[in-house]
Amino acid sequence: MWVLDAGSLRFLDVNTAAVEHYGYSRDRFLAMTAHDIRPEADRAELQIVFANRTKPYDGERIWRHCKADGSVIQILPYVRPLMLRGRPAVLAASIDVTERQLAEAELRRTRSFLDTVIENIPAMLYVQDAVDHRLLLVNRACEALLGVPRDELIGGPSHALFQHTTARAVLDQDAALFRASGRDAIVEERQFETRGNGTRLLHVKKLAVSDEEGRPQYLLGIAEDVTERRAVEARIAHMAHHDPLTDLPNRACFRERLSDALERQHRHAEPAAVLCLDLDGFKAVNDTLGHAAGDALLRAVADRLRHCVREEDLVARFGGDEFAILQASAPSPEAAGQLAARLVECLAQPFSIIGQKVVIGASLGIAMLPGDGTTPDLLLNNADLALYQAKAERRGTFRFFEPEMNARIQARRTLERELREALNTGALELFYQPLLNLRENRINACEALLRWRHPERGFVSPAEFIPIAEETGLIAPIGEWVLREACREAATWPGEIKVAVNLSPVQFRQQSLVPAVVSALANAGLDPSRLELEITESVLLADSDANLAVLHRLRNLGVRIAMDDFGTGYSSLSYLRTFPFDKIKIDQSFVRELGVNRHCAAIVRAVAGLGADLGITTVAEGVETAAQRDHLQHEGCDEMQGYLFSRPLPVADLRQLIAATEQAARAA
Ligand SMILES: Nc1nc2c(ncn2[C@@H]2O[C@@H]3COP(=O)(O)O[C@H]4[C@@H](O)[C@H](n5cnc6c(=O)[nH]c(N)nc65)O[C@@H]4COP(=O)(O)O[C@H]3[C@H]2O)c(=O)[nH]1
Repeated sequence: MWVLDAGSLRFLDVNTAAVEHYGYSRDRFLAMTAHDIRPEADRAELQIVFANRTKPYDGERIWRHCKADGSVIQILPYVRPLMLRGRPAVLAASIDVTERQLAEAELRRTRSFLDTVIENIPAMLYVQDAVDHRLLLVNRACEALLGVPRDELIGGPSHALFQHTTARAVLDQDAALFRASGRDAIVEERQFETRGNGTRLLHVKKLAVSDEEGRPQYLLGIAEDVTERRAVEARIAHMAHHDPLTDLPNRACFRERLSDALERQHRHAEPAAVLCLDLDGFKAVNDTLGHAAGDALLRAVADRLRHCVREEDLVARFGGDEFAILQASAPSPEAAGQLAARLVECLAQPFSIIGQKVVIGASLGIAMLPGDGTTPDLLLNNADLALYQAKAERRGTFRFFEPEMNARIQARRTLERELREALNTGALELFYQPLLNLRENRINACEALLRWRHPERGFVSPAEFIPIAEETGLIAPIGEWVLREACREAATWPGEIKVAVNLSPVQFRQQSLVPAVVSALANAGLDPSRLELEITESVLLADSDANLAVLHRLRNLGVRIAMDDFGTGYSSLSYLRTFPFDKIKIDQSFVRELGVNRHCAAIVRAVAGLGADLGITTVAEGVETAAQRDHLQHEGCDEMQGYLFSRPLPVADLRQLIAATEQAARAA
């Protein structure tokens, strides 16, 4: 406390408390004015305040004072005018409020920090009164999401934001929260009609806040807009269970539904069927028309399948051209068979794909619940085995699973795997069987015959493994290998000896056949006229127009085309009109019966005559006896092939035989 001269503001007197608090000695005080204890910047203002002040001045504002040690304190002054020794003076009492000011500033900072946090929290945060449900606080996210300004929200009951029935439910829920106060928070997801953002899905967490006596005070809510997140999650879940190309359920989804069906079957004895379906001829569409067409075809197949089944059934795509159907209610195998027949029929109808007419087919395997398996995997496996069987027998058909299929098909699958390995490990070999010119006793050609040296079973007959290679598509790489190898070997033989190579009808479906022949000849440096390609009439039976075109392209290369197994088919003769064959190979079944069955002798005579008239070389296959040879020679057959002259031989033995035969022919 001090007394100042009202004019000069000089200290006229100070009390001990002021001396102690400020650190100036009494004398120092009395040598100073009120300006001197203020920071420079505040002095002008002091002048103005005092110049105008006549009334008492009670703590209207806070001033800064400097202590003797240089520190600045904040004070609240109480000022009274008085007369001292006849001069106007002021009595001033100052209260140091520095600490309080600091505390308040801290409080303000904390509050502003919290406000900033609440405002910027990326979730809706609101507080409502526990009793009348009026909103007391909402943050910016609330305003933005609800599309309602804060002024409209504050003071209004929170449930008014919901539609009537929802509002009732929300009120009941809040009441329940307060009854259970302090123990549980409510967490829920609720759809909310907003004014500005349409329907949103909110994830809400509500907490009850009570006073010290446990009386409900506030309800604190934090809500998050999970609309997009849930939509993305739903999309991901859909993708995890569906095939992206056809949008059909995928294998994982099918297995789950099959599991449910097994469960239902177990509880209520509801029979069902699993049908595995493979498309026939899909690969050819992909190879010839391209992948876009393949994709379009798969989508069209999916649509047809959807239309063929009932609503409670499930159609799935497992990948590639593999589909599966869960027939939810198949009261008997007949019902499953009827569905399978319907599916085969439906997929056999032509498709129109990128402006082209496309014909494919389908094969199916069926497993019944629960007889054919009590787990999804077993059922699928068994339906697959039945499918495998259906495809092996005849495409465009269906088969029911039978327990014996297991062993049979497993053995076949093992063979398939081993054949694949054989191709890669060099376990395939070519033997050659000579075709002897009956007039000159010289070797005209040698037929390349595949041999598989199996590590456990010894030689496996081509009659056993060629059909497997054809079914699995392995015939393509095997066939190309045979062509390369045979041409390479033939190039080492004396110039006039030809090599004959068997072609499977399946190779004709591959675009690569003609280029493979061209490259085999080029690599070996073999003249095309030294290569004979043997085909059976099945090549002309299936897809004859396309295959005929390939045959013509091959013949135009200069390669010779021979018809194998002549006489065993339905219309061998008519094929001679269809294509200008260079050679006819009379099937060994006719040769075997020469001298026994006069019909066979007549047929051999007719074919030999026909060949001579048409300028086509004739060969008799399977000649085992001298009598057969003589007979054939007599009938005018050009060549013979058979054990009588030579069995199929490994390369080295064949080379020796060629050398010996050439020598003998020259000597004769
Ligand atoms: N009983 C008897 N049989 C004789 C006689 N002379 C030859 N054979 C056999 O008759 C078959 C003639 O071949 P194919 O009719 O073209 O019939 C061939 C051919 O269709 C197929 N094949 C063999 N190699 C290939 C190949 O590289 N590619 C294709 N696509 N098929 C092949 O496998 C079939 C069977 O071949 P292989 O078991 O080598 O059987 C050969 C041969 O060993 C004989 O005097 N008596």
